[in-house]
Amino acid sequence: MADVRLLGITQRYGEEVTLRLPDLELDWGQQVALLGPSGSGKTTLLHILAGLRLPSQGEVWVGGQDLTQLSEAQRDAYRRSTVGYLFQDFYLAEGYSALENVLLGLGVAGIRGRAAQGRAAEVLTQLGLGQRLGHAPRHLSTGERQRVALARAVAHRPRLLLADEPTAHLDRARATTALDLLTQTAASLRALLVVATHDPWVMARFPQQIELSSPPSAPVQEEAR
Ligand SMILES: Nc1ncnc2c1ncn2[C@@H]1O[C@H](COP(=O)(O)OP(=O)(O)OP(=O)(O)O)[C@@H](O)[C@H]1O
Repeated sequence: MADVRLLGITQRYGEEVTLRLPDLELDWGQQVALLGPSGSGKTTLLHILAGLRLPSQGEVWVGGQDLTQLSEAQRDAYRRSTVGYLFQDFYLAEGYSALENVLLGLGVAGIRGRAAQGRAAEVLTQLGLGQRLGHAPRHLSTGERQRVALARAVAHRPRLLLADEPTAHLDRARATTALDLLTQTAASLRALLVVATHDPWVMARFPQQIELSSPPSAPVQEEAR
């Protein structure tokens, strides 16, 4: 049986939006692009896989447990131990250095003290930021900030690595580097990597793709008289 399965998922947002997501079967170690136009539900699907959101209906099986049947505390524990999430806007803590940002992430996963210090410095160094450990995010380039966010997402060695539009803020050269880092890091962790994108160029780099259909049409606005 597949390591990760989505079955019969729908997500309602208020009265207006009902998303029906395709059934999926994925395994640890797979790398897939998640495609679809704006509003088709890519971020929603990533949030459901991450345990950040419960679907309105359906089952979300990850490694033998159905996330929809877990308590909130159990889902928190799942997220901390199993999930690495690379947000589109990075969400780095501004008052903290690159190293401290990664330490904060490790702390959430329950890894603290000397072990955490060593792990954080090691991952940042592997990602080419060995000379930037003490820098605050505002003193880093966009590509460097993204690498700090990636280090924070992977330092606790998650099995499930989710990235939302990871190249949105980068030019082609930096986007190439970012995707290389993401895919190599996922491979070294034997993690399932799911990358949401609407960029055909990113999509073309992944042999496996999941395509979401167009979003429900927007309600027709009545013309003002
Ligand atoms: N918190 C929310 N409240 C109401 N509607 C929401 C909410 N989050 C998402 N939606 C709606 O659900 C649909 C899917 O949104 P989602 O962000 O998952 O799509 P997406 O494919 O990631 O879009 P994009 O490529 O623009 O980021 C959209 O119609 C969106 O407006």
